Amino acid sequence: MTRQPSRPRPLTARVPGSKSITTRALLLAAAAPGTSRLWAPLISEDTLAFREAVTGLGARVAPSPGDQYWDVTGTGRGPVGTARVWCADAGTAARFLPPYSATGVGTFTFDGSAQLRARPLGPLMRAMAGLGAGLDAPVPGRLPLTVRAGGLEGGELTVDSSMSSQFLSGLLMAAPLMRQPVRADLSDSVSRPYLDMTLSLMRRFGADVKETAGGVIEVRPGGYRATALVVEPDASTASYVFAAAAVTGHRVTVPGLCGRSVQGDLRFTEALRALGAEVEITDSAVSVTGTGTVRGGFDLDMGDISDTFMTLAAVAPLADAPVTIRGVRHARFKESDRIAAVAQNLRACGIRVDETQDSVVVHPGTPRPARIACHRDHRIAMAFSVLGLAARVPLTLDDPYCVTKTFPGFHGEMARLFPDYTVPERP
Ligand SMILES: O=C(O)C1=C[C@@H](OP(=O)(O)O)[C@@H](O)[C@H](O)C1
Ligand SMILES: C=C(OP(=O)(O)O)C(=O)O
Repeated sequence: MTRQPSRPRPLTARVPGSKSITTRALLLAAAAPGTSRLWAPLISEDTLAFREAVTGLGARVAPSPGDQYWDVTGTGRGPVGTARVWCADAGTAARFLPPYSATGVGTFTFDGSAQLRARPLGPLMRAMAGLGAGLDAPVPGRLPLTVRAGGLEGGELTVDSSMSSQFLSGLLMAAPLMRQPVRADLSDSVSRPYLDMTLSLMRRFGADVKETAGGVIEVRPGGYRATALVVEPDASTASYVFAAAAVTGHRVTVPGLCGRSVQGDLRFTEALRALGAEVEITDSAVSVTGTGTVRGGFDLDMGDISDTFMTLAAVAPLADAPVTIRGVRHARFKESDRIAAVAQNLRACGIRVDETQDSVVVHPGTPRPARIACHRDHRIAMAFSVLGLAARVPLTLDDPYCVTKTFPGFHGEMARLFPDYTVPERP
């Protein structure tokens, strides 16, 4: 299919900071003695909830005017006292903060929105109980969760990581505050690049992390050191503007992303290349240029980068042959059942989709106007916004501002880059 614009324009996108780096850095800074400076943190619902949460657990966060940086003063240990922690919709808060709190002394209760309450927490609770944490959850395996903290022992970590890597990330980040070394085999986890990001940031904050010959990770006690960190733009968020470039034929550059990124979702560029786009990755930026041809007929395992599978699925109807996306079963346990949500919305646009437990096949077609059910899932809203722009078809999002979870300025930025983009009305 040819969609080359009459005048391809070079565009520079302003993509906000990485959610995953911002939340990890907040936790690691809260656990380190002294003040860490986080440059260019993401300002969004998830990260503001996380910031509020670490404040409730004893850290001090001083934002600079305009939020160019946050100074986070940590305690150098687990939290002490009593706190009620509101995780809002943030999976990272619900999975990272309870293990950290268990390394302290006191009683800490975690709760979140109805959406977050519905998401799995059981494997994390079982692993924490195995390390000696006192836990109380009225609904087994779900929020709300009360942690009766008195420190964690450490030792061998066994965690079912088939639904989420976040359980292991939370436990690993708590490990330097445990009494004994922690050993963990990460090989069975989904979303493995997020564990590598966790280990990389732990090292950055001074943790003693070693990988043994068999690939087992060993984390020794010793805590963290305060540091300064520049938060990269969010690679998952960048997928929307890159996909828009690939299918509209423009060139979009995101400064600040680079080949050395700790974000696995930069591998979305593989999907863009498969679609026929040109991708250029330098030391200071990533650029994607649509070539006028949107190719299909490929099959991609997106298990490691599942936050970006909806971006590919949403633009896949514009390709010249079916696109198969595999390995994304764990995407059923996120803000929505994302496989079901993608299939439902593409079908509403008149597109044929075949769905299995862990895959979708999207067939070529011309989308028709439709109402998109966002399921309060920011990524469904953003992915289908790109389809509406690229196919020049009115797609009405039922909840356009659920994008504030990770990118409050999404619609404004899309309209700045692509003048044809229609900004949805505020409710
Ligand atoms: O550790 C993280 O920051 C994340 C891990 C991933 O979750 P899963 O491990 O549940 O796939 C990803 O979907 C989420 O947006 C952020
Ligand atoms: C899965 C996501 O978020 P969470 O951190 O709530 O798991 C996401 O941002 O796509």
